[in-house]
Amino acid sequence: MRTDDAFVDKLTIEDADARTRRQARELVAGVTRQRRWLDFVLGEAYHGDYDSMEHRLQEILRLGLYELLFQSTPTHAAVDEYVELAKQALRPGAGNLVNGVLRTIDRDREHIPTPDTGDDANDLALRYSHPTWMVQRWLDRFGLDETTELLRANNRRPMYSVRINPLRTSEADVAAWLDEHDVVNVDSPYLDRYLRLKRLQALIAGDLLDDGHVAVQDESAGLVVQLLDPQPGETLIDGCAAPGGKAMHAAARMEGTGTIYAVDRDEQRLERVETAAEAQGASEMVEAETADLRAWAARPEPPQGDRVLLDVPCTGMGVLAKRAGLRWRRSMEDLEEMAELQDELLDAAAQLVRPGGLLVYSTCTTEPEENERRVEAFLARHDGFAVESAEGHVPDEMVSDAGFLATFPHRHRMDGAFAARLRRDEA
Ligand SMILES: C[S@@+](CC[C@H](N)C(=O)[O-])C[C@H]1O[C@@H](n2cnc3c(N)ncnc32)[C@H](O)[C@@H]1O
Repeated sequence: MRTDDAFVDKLTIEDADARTRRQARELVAGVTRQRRWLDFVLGEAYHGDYDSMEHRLQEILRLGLYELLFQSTPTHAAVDEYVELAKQALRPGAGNLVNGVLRTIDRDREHIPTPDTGDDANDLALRYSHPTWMVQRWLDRFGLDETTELLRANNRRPMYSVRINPLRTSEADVAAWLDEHDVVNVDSPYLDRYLRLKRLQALIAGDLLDDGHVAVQDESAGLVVQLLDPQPGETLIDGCAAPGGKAMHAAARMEGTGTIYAVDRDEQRLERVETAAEAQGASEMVEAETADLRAWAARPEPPQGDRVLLDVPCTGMGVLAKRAGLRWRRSMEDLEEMAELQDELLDAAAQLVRPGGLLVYSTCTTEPEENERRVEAFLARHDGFAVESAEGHVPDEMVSDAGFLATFPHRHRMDGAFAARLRRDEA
């Protein structure tokens, strides 16, 4: 059993019904997220050297323990299932070992040991299943209580939000459809025409997504577009556009009029922008261009946008709840590497803003090196731009002291994201 994001996304079980597939996906995502905590508990319960245990046996133990600790699976069902799996996939002795370890933990589940390594960051990282370096950064920045809340938020099963697309349907029609199909939902407290849902299955089965009536989009992404505030008839340049979530939202806010240049260097991902534009009734507005933005902006006389959106590649440290395996793939070095590309993309985007126009720089990370530091460095290189506050565009509680949009999973129950409004001088 592989527990990485690509596998979670692609998981399909032939002949399994949708419910079984969903449960399997949730199980794999949960085990991936909780891996470090599960390994700690298993390591404490196992009498041998857990770290040198064969990989497949570790995976079976993790799955069984996850079901015991995080799902309401009755003990006998969870244990029997994984004992059987170990016997069939490995050998009879492996089944006995799984039985012994899982039952030992279950018998004493009120007294599962607390990590006590003498290092606060490491203890928290073990308990809430994150890399220690990440936790250390957040401890230094937020303190113990807030860091604990953030870690918990990163481990929650993500909620979904969808944007109702006014180019295709109305809020009343979507509400009536959801009512008719018993889909539990609540309005977003932060954005118009946004709904929060626990599951998307009904919308997928009912073709609401494929037909472009609604689009899945985290509220933090919706707030970035609200901050961009594109107007009907304008020219918008989206410099890192694929797969097009924000561009499509912008198209809806532009009421289907104006031009959106959707640039991305990844041809396949850019095709998804075209498909989305077709489905969502925005294809007339969208000019999709496969290109590296740095080269695209360096051409003689590139287009000039009233607004330019630069939603850069980043470490994704604001979306750890949704991307279960990401925390294990990131390192401190990524922050530096990303910063270099982010600066180059910002310089390119600056070439594309008309005098008096607006550049919005956005990320889905909570980390200052990719956010505030990049804006500060940009302003030091470009004295023709100034920060315009996010106040009045997004809820006050999400506006940082420096006037940026900054959302956090534990504070706002949405992805962590950042965005800055940078106004180019008129002259
Ligand atoms: C965070 S994603 C953009 C998400 C998109 N704005 C949306 O809302 O759906 C970043 C995108 O930047 C693109 N990208 C990375 N380097 C680029 C470059 N040098 N020029 C253009 N696009 C680039 C990636 O292919 C990726 O699709």
